[in-house]
Amino acid sequence: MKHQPPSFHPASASQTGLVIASHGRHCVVETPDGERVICHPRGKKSAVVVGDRVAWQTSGDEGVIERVLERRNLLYRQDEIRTKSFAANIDLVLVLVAAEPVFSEKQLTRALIAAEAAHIQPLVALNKSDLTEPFAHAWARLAPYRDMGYAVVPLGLEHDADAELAPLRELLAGRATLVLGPSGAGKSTLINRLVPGAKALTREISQVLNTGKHTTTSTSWYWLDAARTTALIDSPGFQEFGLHHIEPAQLPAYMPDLRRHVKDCRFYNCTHLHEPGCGVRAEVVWPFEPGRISENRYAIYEELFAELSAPRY
Ligand SMILES: Nc1nc2c(ncn2[C@@H]2O[C@H](COP(=O)(O)OP(=O)(O)OP(=O)(O)O)[C@@H](O)[C@H]2O)c(=O)[nH]1
Ligand SMILES: [Zn+2]
Repeated sequence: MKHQPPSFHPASASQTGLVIASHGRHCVVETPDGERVICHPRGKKSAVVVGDRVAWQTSGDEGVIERVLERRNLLYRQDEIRTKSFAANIDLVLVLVAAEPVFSEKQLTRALIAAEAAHIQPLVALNKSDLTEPFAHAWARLAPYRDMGYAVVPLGLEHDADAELAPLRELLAGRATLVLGPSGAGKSTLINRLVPGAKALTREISQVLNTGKHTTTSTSWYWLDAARTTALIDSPGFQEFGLHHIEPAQLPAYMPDLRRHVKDCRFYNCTHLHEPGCGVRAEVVWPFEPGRISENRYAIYEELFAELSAPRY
C-alpha cells in the first residue's frame, strides 16, 4: 500500500451543485439549498459547462470544482477549429425563430440536427404572430417541420396575454430547456416573459463573474418556478452552428423527413446523392407535400453532406 501523506487541514466535505452560469474560468454553482457560489475548476482545463452537476469544495469565500458528474447529454457545436459547448443535461432544445427577421432554414436545420445528434428533443417556436402576413408566410415555411413530427408553437411574445403562453409553459414544465435562436427573434423577450427577475439576475451574475470587466453575455440557467423544477437556459452562438462532430453518413438519421425513406433505398450504404433506386431522392418535391421531403430540406442535406465530407485540417 502506498504511504499516505499526513493531512494538515481538516478535510472539508465535498458537496454537489449545479453550474448555472459560466464565464472563462469562473462559474457559478448553485447548491441544493439554492445558495450560489463562485467556483473555479481544479487543474488547467476548464471543462465545466452550464447544466453540469459537479462535486465541489469550499476554498475561502469561493469554491473549487473537484469533478464533473456524469453527463446525460451535451449539446455542442464544432467548426473547423474548435468545439463550443452550449449546455449539459438538458431535456429540450427550443429553437426560437420569428416572422421577422426572416429566418434561415439552414440555421434552423443545423440546430435541429445538433439536438437530434445529442439525443435531445427539439421544439420550434415561431414568434411575432402580430405581424400577420410575414407570420403566415413563415408558418407555411415551417410545414415540413410540423410534418416531420416537431412541435411548432406560435407565439406573440410582446402582445400575448399570460393565458396565451400557457401551451408553451405546459411544454416546458418540469424540464430544462435550452433556448437557441437567431438574433432578433425574441429570446430576451421570451426569458423576460417567463422568468420573473431575469434581468436583475443576469446583471448580478455578470457582475460577479466578470468582476467589473465589460464582456459579452455567456450561457445562464434560469429557474421558472420557486420549486426549481423548470428551467430555461439562454445561450448565445446560434449564427455559426458548426456540425463538424457529425459524420455525413449519419445526417439522415438526424433528419426525420429523410430518415423515414431510407429503408426504400436499393443500396444499404446509399448516400442519397446520385445512386439509382434511392428512396430518399424519389420523395423530394416542391411545393412541399405531407409525408415527402421538401426541395429546400434536400438541398440543405446535400450542402451539409459536402461540408462534412470536406477534408479537415
Ligand atoms: N412585433 C413583435 N415584435 C417582437 C415580439 N417579441 C419581440 N419583439 C421585438 O423583437 C426585437 C428583438 O427581440 P429580443 O427579445 O431583443 O430578441 P433577441 O432574440 O434576444 O435578440 P438579440 O438580443 O439580438 O439576441 C425587439 O425589438 C422586440 O421588441 C412580438 O411578439 N412581436
Ligand atoms: Zn438513398
